[in-house]
Amino acid sequence: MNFNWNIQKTLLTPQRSFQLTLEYASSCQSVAIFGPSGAGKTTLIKMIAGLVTPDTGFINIGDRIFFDEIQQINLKPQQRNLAYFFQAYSLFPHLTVQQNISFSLKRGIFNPTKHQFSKEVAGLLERFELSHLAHQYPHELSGGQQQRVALARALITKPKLLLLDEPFSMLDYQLRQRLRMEIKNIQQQIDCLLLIISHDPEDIDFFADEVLFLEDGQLKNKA
Ligand SMILES: Nc1ncnc2c1ncn2[C@@H]1O[C@H](COP(=O)(O)OP(=O)(O)OP(=O)(O)O)[C@@H](O)[C@H]1O
Repeated sequence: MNFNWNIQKTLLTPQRSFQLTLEYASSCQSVAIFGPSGAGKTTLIKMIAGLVTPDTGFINIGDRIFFDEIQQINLKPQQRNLAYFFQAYSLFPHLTVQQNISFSLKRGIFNPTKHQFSKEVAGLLERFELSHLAHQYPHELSGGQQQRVALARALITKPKLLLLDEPFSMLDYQLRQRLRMEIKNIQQQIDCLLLIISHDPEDIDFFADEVLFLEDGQLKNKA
């Protein structure tokens, strides 16, 4: 199974509690999740990313156990070999576009220098139509350009799982279409699984082998 989880989580605030009960197993490569606002989509993706810990259950992705309450396994986000691209992405303001994308390659050692160019970074800059902006800083970019830099940064590490939460929300129609194609090509090249949350039916049609509908913390149906 590529995707296999059975998890429960209760989110508590002083005013109310929200309960998620989620079960899914599939051998497909790409899954899309859609559902109304507040249904629990982002919480599910955060549990897969390791940013929120389920109360009970297990999460297996590919051939790896990410979380298992009984076996007391809970891999740290950085051990999960995934890239998580979400709505409130943030670029490093003091690094150029090229340095932002290279950053994860050099994690923990030094920031890449301004003129250090790897072949992979150059390739991603080109694919995401950012080559001409390589030496600009985030505050010099439009929202859509920043979004593309964040996507390139997510893919540079060749993750085994790509989590996309409304990835194209700031892009115009033409650019959305081109970037979908680029992401799909990269996905095939690096052979990674993909899970996407989107309200855009075109994203779902384009990417998903299977579609999950999430409502009020429950996976309601499967198409
Ligand atoms: N840290 C938290 N503590 C308590 N409740 C939370 C917490 N995070 C989210 N919730 C609640 O859990 C529910 C699910 O939130 P979540 O962000 O997963 O929904 P969503 O489906 O991603 O929504 P949207 O499409 O609007 O982004 C919401 O009712 C939200 O208020």
